[in-house]
Amino acid sequence: MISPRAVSIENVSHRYGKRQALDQVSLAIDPGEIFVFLGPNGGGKSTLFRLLSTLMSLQQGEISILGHGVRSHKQQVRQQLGVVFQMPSLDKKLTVLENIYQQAALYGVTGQTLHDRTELLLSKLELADRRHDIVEDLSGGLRRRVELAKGMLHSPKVLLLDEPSTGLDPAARQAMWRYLEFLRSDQGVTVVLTSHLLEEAEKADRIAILDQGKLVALDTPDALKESIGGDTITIRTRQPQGLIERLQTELNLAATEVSEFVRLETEDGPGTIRAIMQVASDQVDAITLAKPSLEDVFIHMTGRQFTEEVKP
Ligand SMILES: Nc1ncnc2c1ncn2[C@@H]1O[C@H](COP(=O)(O)OP(=O)(O)OP(=O)(O)O)[C@@H](O)[C@H]1O
Repeated sequence: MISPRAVSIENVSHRYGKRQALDQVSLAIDPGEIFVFLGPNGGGKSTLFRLLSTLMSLQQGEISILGHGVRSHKQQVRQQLGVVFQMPSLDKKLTVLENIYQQAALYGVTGQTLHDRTELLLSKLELADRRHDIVEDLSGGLRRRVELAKGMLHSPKVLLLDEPSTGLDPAARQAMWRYLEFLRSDQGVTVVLTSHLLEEAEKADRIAILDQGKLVALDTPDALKESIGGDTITIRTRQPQGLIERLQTELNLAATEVSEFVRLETEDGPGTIRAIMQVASDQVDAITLAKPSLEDVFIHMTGRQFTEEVKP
């Protein structure tokens, strides 16, 4: 028997009134992958997250988690899923352990199983000596770890995390990623997270880029960067459109304006820079050469910078 995909999303669309938040999104995630939904604000990540976590009903399309459809088998789906929402779900007046026990009661985890899982989670998340601390006395990073412990308590096969790095300092972020990698390698957990941080997406096995509700790219970070190939040249100039026309007519180079910079992709970065400087040095204030980044992938796919506001 072929084992089911961890997550399967088929032709999912979602509207809030007239606003199309997701538009015909289809993709599948394999068991044991660390998968990031990357996108700028408003891209549709949270909407997809709410649909995956069964918090919101599907309007159009199908989603299944380990072979269970979210429409028809909501309970089975919820048993397979651990969910860590952006909004804190902890009771701040209770201790770490009391918060974990609340979750245990919700999922019916008791006795020796509860004891063993709690100890493993506290130790792996480096919370063992914090178990009796009141949550409101903990730092943001420690609280997020308690959220993770709650989400993993019923040993879900798929862990969903909505923007888990928000508000964490770099050390706390690294600790969280160590734990996610442990979950994947030690327990085969599929980890699916949303992020608007390009550097975070670099750590994923695969990335889906969502922009204005559409899936614009889907692959490993390296393959995405290689797909646009060669080098990226960025030019600071006072006359972007004038320079773009000149590069086209004199060098047959196709450049675009992105956030007041002129940008182009080329196979031969140093050679292209020499050619540009020979014909248009008077219009160039600064010129830089770089290997493509995920930001370049986004620009390549959408014509906009990752951080640029989308006009409604
Ligand atoms: N409850 C809602 N009612 C109306 N429009 C909504 C609602 N939630 C989201 N939207 C709109 O749907 C689109 C997708 O939003 P969504 O929150 O899914 O994006 P996102 O990628 O998660 O962005 P962010 O990082 O800002 O949360 C946006 O245009 C947003 O304004």
